[in-house]
Amino acid sequence: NVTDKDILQDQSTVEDVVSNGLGPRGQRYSPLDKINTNTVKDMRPVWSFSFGGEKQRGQESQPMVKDGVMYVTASYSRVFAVDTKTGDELWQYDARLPDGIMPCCDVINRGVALYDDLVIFGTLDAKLVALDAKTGKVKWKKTVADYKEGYSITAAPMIVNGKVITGVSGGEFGIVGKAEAYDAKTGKILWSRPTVEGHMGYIWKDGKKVENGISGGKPGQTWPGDLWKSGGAATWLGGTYDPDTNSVFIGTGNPAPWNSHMRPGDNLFSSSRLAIDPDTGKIKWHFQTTPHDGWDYDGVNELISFDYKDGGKTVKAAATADRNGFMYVLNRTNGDFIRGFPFVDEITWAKGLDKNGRPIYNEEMRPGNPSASEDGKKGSSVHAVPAFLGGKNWMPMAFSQDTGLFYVPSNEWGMDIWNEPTAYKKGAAYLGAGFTIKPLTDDHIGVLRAMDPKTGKEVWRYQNFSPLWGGVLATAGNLVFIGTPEGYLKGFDAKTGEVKYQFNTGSGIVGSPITWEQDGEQFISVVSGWGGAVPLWGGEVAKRIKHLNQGGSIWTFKLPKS
Ligand SMILES: O=C(O)c1cc(C(=O)O)c2c(n1)C(=O)C(=O)c1cc(C(=O)O)[nH]c1-2
Ligand SMILES: [Ca+2]
Repeated sequence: NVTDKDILQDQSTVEDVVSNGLGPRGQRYSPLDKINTNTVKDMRPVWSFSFGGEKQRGQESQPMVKDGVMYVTASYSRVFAVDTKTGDELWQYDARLPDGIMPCCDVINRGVALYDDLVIFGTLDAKLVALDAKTGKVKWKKTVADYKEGYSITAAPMIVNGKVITGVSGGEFGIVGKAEAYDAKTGKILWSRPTVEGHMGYIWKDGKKVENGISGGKPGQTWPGDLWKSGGAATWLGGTYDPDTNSVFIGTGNPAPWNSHMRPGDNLFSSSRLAIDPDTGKIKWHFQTTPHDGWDYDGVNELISFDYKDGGKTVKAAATADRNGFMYVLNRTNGDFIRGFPFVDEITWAKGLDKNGRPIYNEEMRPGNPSASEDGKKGSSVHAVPAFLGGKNWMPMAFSQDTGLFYVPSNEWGMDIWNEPTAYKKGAAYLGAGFTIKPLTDDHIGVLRAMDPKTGKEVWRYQNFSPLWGGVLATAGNLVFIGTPEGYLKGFDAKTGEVKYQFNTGSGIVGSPITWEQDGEQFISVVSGWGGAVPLWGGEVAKRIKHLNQGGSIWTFKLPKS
């Protein structure tokens, strides 16, 4: 059974992985070092497990491991329990999804949460489902939001002090983003916090729903007219938790619609990081990376807590690498901007950041207003960099406690983007924009970067032909692992970037690797199965990599017994 303490200590208790991010802060760093720069060359796969069937779509899951069982999600809201030693299936759960689900970006899922004897995950029809960890039978099920309005859940839920906290997807359909907390054991709702200014939050006291303050104070401050009522800001990547400040950090996606001329103002709390009190759902502070977003630069990217020394003083910081191409280091106690810097080679939509971390816009890079065009149907097109799929998208970076560096999976691409008129209609796409993503070079799009959060300097890079779309793992073995769409699990020297290992898993990797120890041996697992947003939305990039094959399997590796 998984306890709150297990989750809080997940990073140091190497025999299991019971949180998404290998620890609540999401550092994706393991103190294990048996697999290291000297030994990794001998690492071998020990088993592979197929998710089977016709459902081979994008596999973005991070597996969890507890007491010799691996819990992993697969496309179409499926969960598998697998024996960590043999790869034998123990049980499988298939959510019966209705025909009308509307995920924007493939039928993916990013993983489960574990609590007590439960395996909890979110579905593409926007439900939370808790399964019995032993049998896979449903223990409780809750509807978080109405999928017919365009809501879905793709993120892994998180557990904080017995509560399961989830976000929602649907920013491309004009939903209203929110974070919600449920009692992990019973599924009873505890609080609901909308992430668009003007919407009421709620808390449930003794089963009674009580108003808990309007997000942002009141409607209409940073949105014109009624646009806040369908304002997007989906919390589609879930969050991280920092026990030091008792804050849940959740990012929010694009404001809806994409056509920014329809919504003059900053459009809070879209494209922001929010620090939320896990006990009440109150927003303690917010930091908006792209105010008045006009490029779909969703700011959902994970905010990772870390400490560093500045002239003998410990700084309680947190870092995030945004879809908009800038990386930010914030003071995690209050959200103050410490520093920011580009982590991609080219950014055209902004000239830089001001002293508060607000972008200095290149106004000619904002796609034009269709109302100002001759026929009112299409605004002027611009070539903006990064593309809307981001300098970095959902795929989580890692922080090494040994090197003090962040390992950022990033992509170099641009887009032609223009605006079109649109109006909100329940359950229909609400973009008001057209776009084509284009590569910037012939030989690479993906770049894994080692970034120094104190200086903003890139320490090393690895360039990949295809866009990188999977998460990163850093270990005390001086190794950094990432999977590629070409199918490789690759291991790098954390200090130099030298490739130390590679193995082709047979389909593109868009999942996040984990490591754990069992009977004194170190294991590494990663899910393989190409998909996600790139083949669907990638324009000319999608064409360039259309030869990549789909799949759906887990691969597990270890060193030979000497
Ligand atoms: O605004 C949203 O609600 C929303 C949700 C999701 C999602 O749930 O995966 C993505 C996006 N936006 C998005 O903009 C995006 O680029 C994206 C990529 C992916 C993916 O898993 O490959 N999901 C999403
Ligand atoms: Ca989005």
